[in-house]
Amino acid sequence: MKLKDLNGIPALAISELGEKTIRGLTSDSRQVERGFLFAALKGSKADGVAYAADAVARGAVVIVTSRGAKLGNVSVPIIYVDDPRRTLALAAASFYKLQPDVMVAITGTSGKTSVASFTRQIWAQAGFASASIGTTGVVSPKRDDYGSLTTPDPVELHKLLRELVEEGVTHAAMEASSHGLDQRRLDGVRLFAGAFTNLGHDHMDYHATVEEYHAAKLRLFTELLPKGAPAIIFADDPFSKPTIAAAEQAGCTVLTVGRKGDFITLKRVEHERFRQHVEVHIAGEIFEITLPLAGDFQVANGLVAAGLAMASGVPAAAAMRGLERLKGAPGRLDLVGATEDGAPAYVDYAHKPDALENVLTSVRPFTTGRVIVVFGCGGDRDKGKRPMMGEIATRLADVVIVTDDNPRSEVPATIRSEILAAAPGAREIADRREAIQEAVAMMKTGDTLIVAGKGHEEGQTIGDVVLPFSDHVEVAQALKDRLAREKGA
Ligand SMILES: CC(=O)N[C@H]1[C@@H](OP(=O)(O)OP(=O)(O)OC[C@H]2O[C@@H](n3ccc(=O)[nH]c3=O)[C@H](O)[C@@H]2O)O[C@H](CO)[C@@H](O)[C@@H]1O[C@H](C)C(=O)N[C@@H](C)C(=O)N[C@H](CCC(=O)O)C(=O)O
Ligand SMILES: Nc1ncnc2c1ncn2[C@@H]1O[C@H](COP(=O)(O)OP(=O)(O)OP(=O)(O)O)[C@@H](O)[C@H]1O
Ligand SMILES: N[C@H](CCC[C@H](N)C(=O)O)C(=O)O
Ligand SMILES: [Mg+2]
Repeated sequence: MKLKDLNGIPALAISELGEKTIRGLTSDSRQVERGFLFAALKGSKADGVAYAADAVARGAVVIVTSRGAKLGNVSVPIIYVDDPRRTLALAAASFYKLQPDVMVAITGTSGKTSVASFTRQIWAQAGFASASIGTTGVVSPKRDDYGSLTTPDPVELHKLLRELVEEGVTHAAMEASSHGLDQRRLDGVRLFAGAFTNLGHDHMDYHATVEEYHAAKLRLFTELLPKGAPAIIFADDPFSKPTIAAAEQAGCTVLTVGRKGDFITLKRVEHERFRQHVEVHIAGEIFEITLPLAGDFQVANGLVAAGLAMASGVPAAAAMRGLERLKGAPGRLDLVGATEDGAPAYVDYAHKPDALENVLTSVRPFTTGRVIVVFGCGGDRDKGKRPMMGEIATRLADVVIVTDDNPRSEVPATIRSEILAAAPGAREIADRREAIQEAVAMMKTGDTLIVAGKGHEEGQTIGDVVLPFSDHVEVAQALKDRLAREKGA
C-alpha cells in the first residue's frame, strides 16, 4: 500500500512522501519489518523515540511521532503530528480496510465483557454471524481465542477485524476500556453504536481523578461515535445522568435502559437461585422473560445488550427471546459446582470495589447460610482498591479469606496487609490454591462460596512469570477432594 492511501497522515507529508510503499505498521520497534511505518509513541514506561534507530535498523521506512519529539539523526523521513496514537489508529484502519458492517463498543467500569458476549449471543440467535472482542478473548462462529488486553492495540485490532470479515462476520461487539479510549486504540473503528454500563472506582493509578476517568469513557460518545449514532445508556447508575447529557450534547441518539430507562423499561425482577424473572416494557408492549443467570447486575447487562441488538435491527421480541437463552461470560458469577448438599461455589471476576459489592449482594437473597468469599488484589494496579475491597468483603460476607491475585512486581504480603488493614476478622492464606481448598472444606448447607478476582484468567503472574492457574479448575478440584473425603469417611 502507498503512504497516500493511509488515513490520518497530514496532507503535506502525503504530497512529499505519498508514493512510498508501506508494508506494515507498528508502534513496537521489535515488530518492525522491512518497509514498515513505525509510530514512536511516548508511553507510561518508555518513550518510543528511544527506539527509532532500532526501528530503522529493522527496516522502517518512515516514522510518525509527536510534534516536538527529538529524534536525533535517523535516515528515514519523520512525520510530526499532534496525536500520533490517533494517527496510528486511523492509518491501521485504512491499512487493513475491512471491518464488520455493524460494530458496537461498550464502555463502563463493570459489565463490558458480559455485555459484549450477550450482544454477540443475541445477534447470533437472530441469525447474524457475530463476534465479541474483549477481556476474555475473541469469540466468533469460527473461533474462541483466549485474550489478554480488554481493548487490543490498534494494529492488532484492525488485523483482527479484517480476519473476522474474511471469516464472514457481519456484526461485532467490542469492549472499550478507559485505557483503550484514552490511548486512541479505537479511533479508527467505524462504530455503529456505543453503550455505557456504569462508573465505579478503578484504574486510579492511571487516571488522575474520577472526572478524568469518566472523561476517557465519554470519548466513546463525544469523539468516536458518528453524529446520530445510537448510544445505549444504563439509566440507573449515579453516572448515568452526566453520561446521557454528554452523549446528547455530542449529537448521539440516546436510548436508555433500566428502571429509569425509556427505550427498555425494567418493571420487576424476581430472583431465583440460578435465574431471574424479569418484566420489561418496550414501546408500550409488556415482555415477561426468564433470564437464566443469577445476579442483579446481569439484568442490567442483559438490557444494555438487548438495547444494542435492537438498535442494530433485531426486533424487540427476538431480542427478548435471546435474553432467555443467554450463557454467562466465562468467569462472571460462573457456577463451578456444589457440595453434596447443594451449597454452590462460584468463580467471579470482581477485582474492583463495585463489582465485589454487587456480586456479594447478588448471592445474599438465595443464601440461607453464610456467604464465604476468597479474594485478593492485583499488584501494580490501583492500590486504593485494596482497603475498599477489604471493607466491602467484611461488611457483606460472613467469612472472608484474603489471598494472592497476580502480585506482579509487588511483595504479595504487602498487598494482603493493605486489604487486611480494612478487613478485621478476615483470615489470611497466601497461597490461592490452599485458600480455595480451605474455603470449600468449610462449606455447610445453605452457604455460598465466591472466589473473586480472576474469573476466566488462566495464570497467576508473580514477578514476570505467569504460572498456570485457574480458579475454575481449583474450585472443581477442591469440590472433588471434598467429596472423596466425605465418601472415605
Ligand atoms: C499502561 C498501558 O496501558 N500500557 C499500554 C500501552 O503501552 P505504553 O505505550 O505505555 O508502552 P511503554 O512500555 O511505555 O512503551 C512506549 C512505546 O515504546 C515502544 N517500545 C518499547 C520497547 C522497545 O524495545 N521498543 C519499542 O518500540 C512500545 O511499543 C511503546 O509504543 O500501549 C501498549 C500498546 O497498545 C499496550 O500493550 C500497553 O498495555 C499494557 C501491556 C497493559 O498492561 N495495559 C493494561 C493496564 C490495560 O491496557 N488495561 C486495559 C483495561 C483493563 C480493564 O478492562 O480493566 C485494557 O484495555 O486491557
Ligand atoms: N453491570 C454491572 N454492575 C456492577 N458489577 C458488574 C456488572 N457486570 C459485571 N459486574 C461485576 O464485574 C465483574 C466483571 O464483569 P465483566 O467482565 O462483564 O466487566 P468488565 O467491565 O469487562 O471488567 P474488566 O474491565 O475487568 O474487563 C463481574 O464478575 C461482576 O462481579
Ligand atoms: N483488566 C484488569 C484485570 C485485573 C484482574 C485482576 N486479577 C488483577 O490482576 O488485578 C486490569 O488490568 O486491571
Ligand atoms: Mg472486560
